[in-house]
Amino acid sequence: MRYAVLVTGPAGAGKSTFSTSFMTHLRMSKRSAHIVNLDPAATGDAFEYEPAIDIRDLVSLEDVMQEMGYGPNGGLVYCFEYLLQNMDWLEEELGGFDDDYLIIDCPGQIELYTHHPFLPTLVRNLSRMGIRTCAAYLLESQFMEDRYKFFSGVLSAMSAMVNLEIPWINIMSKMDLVTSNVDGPARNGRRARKDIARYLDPDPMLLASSHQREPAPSNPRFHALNQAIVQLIEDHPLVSFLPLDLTSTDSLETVVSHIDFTMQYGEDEEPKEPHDLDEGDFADME
Ligand SMILES: Nc1nc2c(ncn2[C@@H]2O[C@H](COP(=O)(O)OP(=O)(O)OP(=O)(O)O)[C@@H](O)[C@H]2O)c(=O)[nH]1
Ligand SMILES: [Mg+2]
Repeated sequence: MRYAVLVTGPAGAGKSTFSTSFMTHLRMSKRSAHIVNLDPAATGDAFEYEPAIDIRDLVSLEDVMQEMGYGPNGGLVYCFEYLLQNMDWLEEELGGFDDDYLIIDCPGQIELYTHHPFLPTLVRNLSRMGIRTCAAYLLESQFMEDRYKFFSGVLSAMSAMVNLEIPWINIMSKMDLVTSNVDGPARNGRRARKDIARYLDPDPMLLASSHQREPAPSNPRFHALNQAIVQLIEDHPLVSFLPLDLTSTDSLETVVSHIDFTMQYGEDEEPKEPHDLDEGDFADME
């Protein structure tokens, strides 16, 4: 069985850093893992490890900009279109990996997650190849410093989720940067922790409430929009975040085991039919 984790999320969310730590962690647990770089704009020294598969071997943003005269955004769109037309290249590259765990480091262009056909097509191809796939969507902890920014992050995570019909987990990255200044002054550590919980499991009332320092936005249409978003999140609580603090092995381990669980990793290894079990087997169990 082959597995792939799409590491997704907006620009600078920590996708490449997490991919590297994730791979190191799996290798230390004696699991074979590889990084696939799907970011055509990644710069040469972006990776601590050489990616096993690298889209830049097929097409790189730098070349596209130089040779085709595109700007950075048009250039990226061109790169994704090019990969879509050359999926056989990716299939061939992936063909070499058996029984492996692939960590696919995706680019940070938000358009890619909201309306471009690139990721849905990639996911279809992976599943056709029999690769079990899930996605991790990273949002960085700085989003928690501003309620409005945070909910725009929640909405983009939701929009990305409904676009990709695969198991999915959301991660609040860079938790090491979280001090007590989560949207508003914390009077003490307890208050801060309680506030963080309201973000990890988004409490729509954060948007509706006006207990904050800043004056409530005066535009009534803004208020109505917020009410609608509050209702949407209350009715469809699709998004909650697992905190990720890369300075803590425990935290990384927890995230990895959630990903394993989401993908049902290992479920197919040495399957045991119920009729194979007899009392001797139970005696061996711990
Ligand atoms: N404090 C802290 N900084 C981090 C962490 N993860 C990443 N960073 C920093 O955040 C910046 C972006 O990290 P990347 O891993 O390149 O993020 P990315 O999502 O791959 O970025 P793009 O590929 O450009 O979208 C870098 O300066 C990292 O050093 C983290 O867990 N804690
Ligand atoms: Mg990156």
